[in-house]
Amino acid sequence: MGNLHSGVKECLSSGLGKDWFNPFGDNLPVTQNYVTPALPEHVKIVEVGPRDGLQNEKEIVPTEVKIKLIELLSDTGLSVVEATSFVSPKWVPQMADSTEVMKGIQKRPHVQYPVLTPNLQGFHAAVKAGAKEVAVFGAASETFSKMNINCSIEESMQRFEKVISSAKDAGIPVRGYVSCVIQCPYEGNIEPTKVAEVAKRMYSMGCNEISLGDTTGAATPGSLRKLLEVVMKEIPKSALAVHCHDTYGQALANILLALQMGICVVDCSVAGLGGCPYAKAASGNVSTEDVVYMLNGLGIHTGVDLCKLMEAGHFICEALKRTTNSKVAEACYKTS
Ligand SMILES: CC(C)(COP(=O)([O-])OP(=O)([O-])OC[C@H]1O[C@@H](n2cnc3c(N)ncnc32)[C@H](O)[C@@H]1OP(=O)([O-])[O-])[C@@H](O)C(=O)NCCC(=O)NCCSC(=O)C[C@@](C)(O)CC(=O)[O-]
Repeated sequence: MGNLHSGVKECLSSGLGKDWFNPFGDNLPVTQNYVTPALPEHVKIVEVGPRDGLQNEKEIVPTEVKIKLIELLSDTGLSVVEATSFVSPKWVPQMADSTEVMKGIQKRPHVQYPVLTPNLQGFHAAVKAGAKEVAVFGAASETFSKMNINCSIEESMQRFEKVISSAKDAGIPVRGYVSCVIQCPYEGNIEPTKVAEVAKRMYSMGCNEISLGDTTGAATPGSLRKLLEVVMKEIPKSALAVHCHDTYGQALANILLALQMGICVVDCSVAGLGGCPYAKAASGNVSTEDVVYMLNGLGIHTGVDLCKLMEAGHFICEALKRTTNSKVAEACYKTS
């Protein structure tokens, strides 16, 4: 594992730049820690790297590497680490070891480990493996729904209803993802009203949080604002999360916009790993390191130790023989 020298560590943990770390030198101090009034004081980061980040990997990642990654992430101060998905191994072979992963991790008491469950079969397997939180995943595009989960939007809602009802009986909270909130890889642009309709339905069914997935990463702060204005008429902002892929380099700008509009739950993936197997041209999620660095700079609390996070990112990049997609990690490892 590569080493960050102690100066970098100190500076990243506090979020307050040392002089040498400030890319603008002495002329622009970054030591002033202020909170812009419109921004939240605390942001919950939902780390999706072990699931969204790894599901698209061609080579099967060994189960022990997945477990180690989840454990490293659990020790960074993150409160949510999405661990795996209970989906068909024929559809997503990389997630075939979901039971072993769930059973293998040394769970930390302060961390939640939600898993994806597209149907009752997945839900029951997840509960058996020890899952205490699950997520259902739908889409605002008919074609994507068919490609991703092999059913129409309407059929998916019927499946989710069953999962949510069983989860309620078991006292298990359910998150709801809506994919293609801006653009579908097959249908093109998606109307915000369609997204709001699907999101509202999932929220009304009992999902406690709705994560809006910019699956292709095509959103800009302009299009995201329009979307959020429509969706927020149907769902309280406190129940919304943003899930930004970074295909067009817009993710951080989009997240900042979402925070300014009152959202305080952000999904991201360590080292910017990932992508969806059914959105081929899309790149990974925004990297957790870059999001935490930005939030540190804004004086927004996340509870995440950026150095430990970068070490987790370094671990998985080495395991995958891959360079990081995190600009922050790249800069820090270059300068250390
Ligand atoms: C939904 C299904 C299962 C329907 O798949 P299906 O083939 O329509 O299901 P089925 O009910 O007809 O069953 C067919 C076979 O699948 C099995 N099966 C059925 N269900 C399960 C299950 N839960 N776990 C394990 N096996 C399952 C079942 O046992 C049977 O096995 P067989 O008898 O042929 O041997 C399938 O389409 C699937 O697994 N899709 C997963 C797709 C996926 O994981 N996509 C990536 C995650 S979504 C995402 O990344 C987007 C997100 C969330 O990040 C947000 C964003 O960025 O947009």
